[in-house]
Amino acid sequence: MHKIASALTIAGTDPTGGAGIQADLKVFQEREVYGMSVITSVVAQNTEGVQDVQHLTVDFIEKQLDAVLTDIPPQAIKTGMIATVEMMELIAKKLKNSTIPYVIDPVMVAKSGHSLMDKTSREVIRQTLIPLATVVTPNVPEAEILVGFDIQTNDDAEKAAKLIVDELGAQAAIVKGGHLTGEAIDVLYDGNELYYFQSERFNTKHTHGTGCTFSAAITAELAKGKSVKDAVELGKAYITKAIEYPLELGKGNGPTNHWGYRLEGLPAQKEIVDK
Ligand SMILES: Nc1ncnc2c1ncn2[C@@H]1O[C@H](COP(=O)(O)OP(=O)(O)O)[C@@H](O)[C@H]1O
Ligand SMILES: Cc1ncc(COP(=O)(O)OP(=O)(O)O)c(N)n1
Repeated sequence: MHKIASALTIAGTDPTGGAGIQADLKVFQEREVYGMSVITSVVAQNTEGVQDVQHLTVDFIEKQLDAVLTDIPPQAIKTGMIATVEMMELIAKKLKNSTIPYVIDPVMVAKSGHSLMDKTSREVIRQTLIPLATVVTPNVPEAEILVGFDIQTNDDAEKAAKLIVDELGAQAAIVKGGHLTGEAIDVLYDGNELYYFQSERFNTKHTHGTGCTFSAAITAELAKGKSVKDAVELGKAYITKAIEYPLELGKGNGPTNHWGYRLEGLPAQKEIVDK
């Protein structure tokens, strides 16, 4: 029998496949975990932006969650677009006593500028979901909303990551540097140590879904039993290659390339090959 770890994404959709549930499932498949999904909102969007959003009812989201959790319990869970307070409260209720590693990508605004989380929910996520997180993966604008101060330097990112852990109660936080300038540096704090994950910044407009791809890759590695630090290291390698080798799809900001890493491998795979 073939044994495989499973991972669950709870998020919104992207019919062009670059972000949200569709991107997450592609990552899970690529990283060899069995992917499952619970849809929160159906989003009409493409590489040019978000055209419209329809939220599913909390009752129906609960039915989807129960269908998965009572049948195939995942080894890791991630949440992406959780737009309303009621959705957050439901997920908090379901995950409150869980020991399953839980990654929060606190999706608030798409790069096109369209809001994917209502204003009240931005406050409520701090109290309901963040304290349950194994790791939170905000970009700079999201981290600024969570911590309440501007982030312009790596020192600011360190302070933000520490505050999300020490004061908001997450086990770990990684503040992503995609929205800053210079090298693409992400700062992880795991409650004990600070770690920097650094790559060249590629001059490309094809960055739609980078946050979804990165957090899904971290989730996949946690599902396989990796530590947060190792999962982030592999996730960073995966997203870096996904940006470095763009697919050039769409009229706007195109999606990431889920086969990019196959061209050079990820760190752990390189080690295996070297041996
Ligand atoms: N142009 C780029 N070149 C290299 N890495 C990038 C680039 N843009 C974003 N990244 C990386 O992609 C990941 C996602 O970051 P970011 O784009 O900030 O997230 P989000 O999609 O949530 O805004 C991070 O690891 C970040 O450092
Ligand atoms: C359904 C859905 N979820 C999340 C996002 C935002 O994705 P992200 O990875 O932050 O990338 P951008 O879309 O902001 O480029 C989304 N667009 N849709």
